[in-house]
Amino acid sequence: MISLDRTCFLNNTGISGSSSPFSYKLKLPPASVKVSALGPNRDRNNNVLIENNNNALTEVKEDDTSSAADVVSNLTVPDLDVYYDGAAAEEELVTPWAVSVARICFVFDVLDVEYMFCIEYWFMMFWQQCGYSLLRDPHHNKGLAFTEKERDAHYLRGLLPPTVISQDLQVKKMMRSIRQYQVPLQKYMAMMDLQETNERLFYKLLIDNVEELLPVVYTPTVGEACQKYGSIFRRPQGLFISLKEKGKIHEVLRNWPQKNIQVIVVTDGERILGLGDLGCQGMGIPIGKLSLYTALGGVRPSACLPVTIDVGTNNEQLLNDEFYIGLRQRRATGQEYAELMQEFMTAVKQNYGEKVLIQFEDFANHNAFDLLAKYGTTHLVFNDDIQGTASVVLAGLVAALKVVGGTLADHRFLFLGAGEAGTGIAELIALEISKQTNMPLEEARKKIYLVDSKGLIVQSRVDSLQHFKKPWAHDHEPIKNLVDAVNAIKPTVLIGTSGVGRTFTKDVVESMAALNDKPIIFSLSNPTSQSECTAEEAYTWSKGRAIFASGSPFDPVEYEGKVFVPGQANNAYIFPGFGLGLIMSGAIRVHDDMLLAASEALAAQVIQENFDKGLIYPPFKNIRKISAHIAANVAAKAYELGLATRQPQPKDLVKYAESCMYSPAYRSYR
Ligand SMILES: O=C([O-])CC(=O)C(=O)O
Ligand SMILES: [Mg+2]
Repeated sequence: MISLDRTCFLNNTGISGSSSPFSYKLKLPPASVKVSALGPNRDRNNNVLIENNNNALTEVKEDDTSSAADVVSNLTVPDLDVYYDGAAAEEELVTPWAVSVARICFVFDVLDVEYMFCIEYWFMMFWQQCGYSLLRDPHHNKGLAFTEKERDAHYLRGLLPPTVISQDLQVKKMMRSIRQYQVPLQKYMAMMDLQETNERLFYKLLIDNVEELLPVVYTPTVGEACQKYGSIFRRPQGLFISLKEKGKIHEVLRNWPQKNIQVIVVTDGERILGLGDLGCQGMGIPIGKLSLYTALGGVRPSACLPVTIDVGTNNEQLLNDEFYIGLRQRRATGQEYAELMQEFMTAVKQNYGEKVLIQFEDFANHNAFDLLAKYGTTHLVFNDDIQGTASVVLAGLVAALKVVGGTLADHRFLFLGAGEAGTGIAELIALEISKQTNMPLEEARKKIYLVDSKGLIVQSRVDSLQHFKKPWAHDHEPIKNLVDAVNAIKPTVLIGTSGVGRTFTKDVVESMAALNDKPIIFSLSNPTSQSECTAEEAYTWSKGRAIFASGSPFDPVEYEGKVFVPGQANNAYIFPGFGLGLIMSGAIRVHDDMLLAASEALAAQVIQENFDKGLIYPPFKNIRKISAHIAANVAAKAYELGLATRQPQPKDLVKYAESCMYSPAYRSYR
C-alpha cells in the first residue's frame, strides 16, 4: 500500500505534493545540502556572498520535521536580490538564474514493510527577462541606462532611443522634473509612477534627496494622497485583503509575487495619521512606510509587503464617493473583525515563518492596543504609533536634556492626547525613569499627566476611562482645559498627540514659556494641518526659547535675527533601523528594552552642531548611518535577551547592519 500521510511542501518552488501520485514524508535535507544557490552567490573575487544574507538560508537540522511552514520557507528558491543587496556584492549581476537542491524522501508501505528512498531534486529556474517585458519590469528596468552590450544581449535594440545615460544623470533629470510640479500631490504621483516603472531609480532618488523627498512620499503629502486615493488611483500597489477574502487569506498571500517577505506593514485604515477613517484608501500609508524601510533602513524592496485590511469604513463621504476603492459598507467590528485579523495573522506566519516582522500602522485606539497585546506573545509584532513614536520622542527628550539640564526624573510631562502615541510615549518615559532611578513604575508614572478631550485624566474619572488610560488617572482635581492644566501641573515638557490641529494656542505656549526658561514643546500630530502648533508659533510665542519638534516637517524659522531649525520627531527615525535590527538578528519577539535601545542609539547621533541650530534630532540626510546604529543596538539587545536566532552573533553589529543594506545602484546584466 502506498501510505497517504502526505506533507505538502515545496509549493513555493513549483513542486506540489498534492499533484504527486506518491505520498511522501518530509525529511529535511542535511544542513550541508540545504537549499543553496550555486551560481550567483559568489562575487568576482569568489567571495561567498551568502554571508551578507541575513535570513534566506536558515540552517535546518536533519530530521527536523517540526514545522512544515518553516520548511517551505527554508526551501524557497533563493531570491537573487538577497545575494546582491549586500554592500560586498559586486555590480555584476549574472543572468537571473538559480539552482536549488532539496531532498525528498518517498515512503511506501508495501505489505506492511516500509520502503523509503530519497531523491535529490535539482531545480533550475530560468527567468530571463528580456526585451519589451524587461523594460516594463520595475525591478529590473534601467531605462536609458541599459548599456550597448545589454541592449544586444537582452533584445532591447530599437525599443530604446540610441542614447545611453548614467543613473546619476537619470536622477538629475527626474529631480528637475519633480521640482517643476508646484502641487505636492503631483510630486507624489510622479514618485509613485517612478516606483512602478524603475524601482532602483526611485530608491536612488529618495536616498540621495531624502530631506527634499521625504515630505513627498511620506507625511504630509501621503495624507492628502490617502484622502484622494480613489481619484488618483492608477495601478494597484500592495495587497488588499477585504472581508470578501475571508477564508482565503492564505491563497491571497500566495498571489503576491515575492515569497521571501521580511517586513509587513499593515493598516485597517481606521485612523490614518490625524485624518481619521480613510478605509481602504489608507493603503498609501503601508506603501510609504515600506518605501522608508528600504530607503532609510536598507531592507530590500522585494522583502517588503504593504497590506490593507478592508473591513469597511464609517467615513460617509467615502461611502458616497463614486471613486472610492474599498468595500462600500460600514466597518465590521467585534467577532467578525477579530476573525479576519486572526486569519491574517495565522496565514502570515504560515507563509513567511516565525521571523517575519508585522508592523501595525494607523489602527484606531480600540483595536491597536488589543492587537499588540494579543499578538505580542505569538508573533514578531511592532506598533509604530505606540512604540515607534514613543522611542523617537524619548530619544528627542534624552538629547534635549543636554540643553536644558537635569535627568528625565527631574522633569514633569504633560500630554494633550491620550491615545496610542500619548500613552505609548508616557509609558516608555516612565519605564526609562524607573530603570534610571530604580523607582517603581507606578511612582515614575506620577511625573506624567495626560489631558484628553474631556480634560485632565484624574482618579475621579477612572471608571469611565478606556483601559489604556487608567494607569494615568492620578489624584488631582479635575481640570477641563489645557491652559489651566499647564498652570496647575507646571510641566517642563508639553507633548501634543491629539490629532487635532492648532490646540497649542498662544496662551498655552506663553504659559509654558512663563514657567520655563527653555520649555520643551512637541507638536506631534500629523500631517501638518493637524499639528498642535506650527514651528513659527512655538518660537515666536516663546520668544525664541522653546525647544521645539514636530511630527511633520516645518521649514526653519527666523526670529529676531536667529534661525531656528525645528526637529522632526517622527517615528521614521526609528522603525527602519529598528526593523533592520530585528531582521538581521533573526529576532522572534519585540521587547520594550529594544525600544529603549533604539532611543539611546538615536539620541547618541545628535552632535553639537545640531544642538547649535536648536535641533534635538540629527538631520535626515545621515539617516542610513543612523539606522545602522539603531539596528546594531536593537540587535545587540535581542542577543542579550536571548531573542535572536541568527547565530553566531556578528562581531561588529554596525558594520554588519551596513553590509545588509540594499543598494539602489544598477546592476549590470550579462
Ligand atoms: O506616519 C507618520 O508620519 C507618523 C505616524 O505614524 C502617524 O502619524 O500615524
Ligand atoms: Mg502611524
